[in-house]
Amino acid sequence: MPIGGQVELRLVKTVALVGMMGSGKTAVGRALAARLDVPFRDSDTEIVEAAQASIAEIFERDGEAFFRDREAEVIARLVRDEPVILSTGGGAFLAERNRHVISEAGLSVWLKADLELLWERVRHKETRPLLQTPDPKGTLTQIFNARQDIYALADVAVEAEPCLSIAEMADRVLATISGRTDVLKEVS
Ligand SMILES: Nc1ncnc2c1ncn2[C@@H]1O[C@H](COP(=O)(O)OP(=O)(O)O)[C@@H](O)[C@H]1O
Ligand SMILES: O=C(O)C1=C[C@@H](OP(=O)(O)O)[C@@H](O)[C@H](O)C1
Ligand SMILES: [Mg+2]
Repeated sequence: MPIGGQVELRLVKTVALVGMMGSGKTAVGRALAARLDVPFRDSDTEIVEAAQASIAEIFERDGEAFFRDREAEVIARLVRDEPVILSTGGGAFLAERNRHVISEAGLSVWLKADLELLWERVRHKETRPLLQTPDPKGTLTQIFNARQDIYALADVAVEAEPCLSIAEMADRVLATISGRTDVLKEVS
C-alpha cells in the first residue's frame, strides 16, 4: 500500500483489534485491511460460519462457555496463519489464553471508546446477546467497568471519537502503529 509518496508498507505481523462491543473493531478492521491490502478476519464471523448459526443462537442454544471455547479455537487458528487484520469479539481479550496467543504472534490494539459512544452504537442492535437484559445500558456500563483494566493490557490503545469516521479511525490506527517496524515493514 503506497502511503505518502513511494513508501509501501507490508504487514508482517497480525494486528488484533480488541475492545468493547461497538468500539468499531469489525468496521475499522475491515477498512484497515483494505487500506493495507491484506486479509481481514473477524472471530465472530468465523464462529458464525462454522456453526451455521448467529451469535445470539449459539449463546442461546449452547451457552456462553461453548462460544468462548469456539472463540479461543478460532483465534488460535487465525494467528497461526499469514499476517492479517483480526477483529476479535469484545470478550475475547478477557481470556488469558487468547491474550497469550495474540501476544505471541501479533500486536493487540485496543479501540478505546467512552461509554456514551458505545451505547449510541449498540443501542439499536439486537445482535449482542449479553445486552439482552431489562437494562441494557446498565449492563453495558457494568461490562465496560469490569473490562477496562484488561483492555488496557493491549500493546497499543487508539482513542475512538464520535467525530471520526470508520476510514479516519483506520487511519488513526495506522498512524499509531506505523512506527512499529516489527509489524509494518517499509518496502521500496
Ligand atoms: N468510526 C465510526 N464511525 C461511525 N460508525 C462507526 C464507526 N465505527 C463503527 N461504527 C458503527 O458502529 C457499529 C458498531 O461497530 P462494529 O464495528 O460492529 O463494532 P465492534 O465490532 O467493536 O462491536 C456499526 O454499526 C458500525 O458501522
Ligand atoms: O463483548 C462480548 O463479550 C461480545 C462481543 C461481540 O462481538 P463485538 O465486540 O464485535 O460486538 C460478540 O463476540 C459476542 O456478542 C460477545
Ligand atoms: Mg465485531
